[in-house]
Amino acid sequence: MSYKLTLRTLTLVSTLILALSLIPTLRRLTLLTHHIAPTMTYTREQQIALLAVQRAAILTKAVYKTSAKGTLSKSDASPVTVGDFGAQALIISALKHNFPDDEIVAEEEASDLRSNTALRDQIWAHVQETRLQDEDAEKELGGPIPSVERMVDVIDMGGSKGGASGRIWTIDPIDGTKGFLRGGQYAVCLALLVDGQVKVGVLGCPNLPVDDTARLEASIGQDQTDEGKGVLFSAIEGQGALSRPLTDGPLADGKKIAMRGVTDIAKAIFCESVEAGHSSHGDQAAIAKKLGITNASVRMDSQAKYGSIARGAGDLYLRLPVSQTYQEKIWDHAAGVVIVNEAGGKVTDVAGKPLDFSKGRTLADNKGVVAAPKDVHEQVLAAVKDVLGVKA
Ligand SMILES: Nc1ncnc2c1ncn2[C@@H]1O[C@H](COP(=O)(O)OS(=O)(=O)O)[C@@H](OP(=O)(O)O)[C@H]1O
Ligand SMILES: [Mg+2]
Ligand SMILES: [Mg+2]
Ligand SMILES: [Mg+2]
Repeated sequence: MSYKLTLRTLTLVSTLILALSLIPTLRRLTLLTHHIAPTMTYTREQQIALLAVQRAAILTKAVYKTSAKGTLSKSDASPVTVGDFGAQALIISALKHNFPDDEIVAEEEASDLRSNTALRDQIWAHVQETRLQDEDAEKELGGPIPSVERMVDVIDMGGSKGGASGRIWTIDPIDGTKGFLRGGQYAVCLALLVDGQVKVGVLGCPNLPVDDTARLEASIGQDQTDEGKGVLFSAIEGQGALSRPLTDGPLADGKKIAMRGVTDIAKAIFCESVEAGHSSHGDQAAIAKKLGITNASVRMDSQAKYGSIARGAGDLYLRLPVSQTYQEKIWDHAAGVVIVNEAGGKVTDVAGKPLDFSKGRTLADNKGVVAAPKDVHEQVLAAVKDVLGVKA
């Protein structure tokens, strides 16, 4: 009896000692898994985002070819079209199918469509018609939206207030709507933020050359043929930036892109908005002059500017504030910033702060944008501060 008791006590004590000795190993293991978590690959998110942007871009091209683009003027006097609403519906539907718990910050909302049923039906006709040729890919996106009512509800699912925590997608269904209407540059934009950091970005640019080596050309409108045009840019944080042709068929493999090495800043090509109301052409010209740049600026609409400098077709993108009160929207920059960063660039505001996507639907803590290859960013920023008189 006492022998048995002693044996049991001994077993208990040795188990306890063993358990205690394992604690440091377990702690190390927990720390290790903690370290592994942030290096998530986001490959699936990128794949869905590429397909969703591809499908939405197909819709926008079809809308461009119709004479009735259903343009409305929003409360800030900016335009929105059948293309913007339709692209937003298709992208949100794909995201909800694949990532139902994620939040969405999208540019458009559907209140006008609840009263304007003619416009609603025009959008519905395009949304119903738009399918990826690749049936498996179409299935991956959840297939068609089942009814017009559901389409209107889906458009309204992009009202998240954004912020610093969790997974938040941000959508600009057509960035550069004015460019789109003119037959100039526009971009279908989608990015994933995790805890306020951009992890994945995709830009679909139907009117940019497929050829990554084509020199940047001003493209404010007209003369459009689809020949040789259409590019999809993408990036995952820490994994580089890619481009591939934007077609109606299966996705091609992505090719790595990189910014051009600028050895002489005076030879840099810089691009800016078409609309003088969106960024100050005067200040931008003064900065270019300070840097000794004699090439004329290349004016183009939308985040096609970020994609173009990321693949070295241009070098600098300056967006200098015209108003003290305007706050840049996160959907106008998120995808472009991760693509430029991953291609070897650096993007800050005019004070040199990184763009902070954790502040809600707008970049409330930033003013303007200075995007340049890493090596020359400091030099460009110094000229920006000089011209604007921003304190270092
Ligand atoms: N006042 C002001 N200041 C700065 N930015 C503004 C302003 N007003 C609008 N917007 C946003 O500009 C987006 C268009 O992008 P760009 O300026 O690059 O293109 S453009 O050349 O001016 O068309 C445009 O995006 P879309 O509405 O998606 O086209 C707007 O979100
Ligand atoms: Mg708009
Ligand atoms: Mg926009
Ligand atoms: Mg837009």
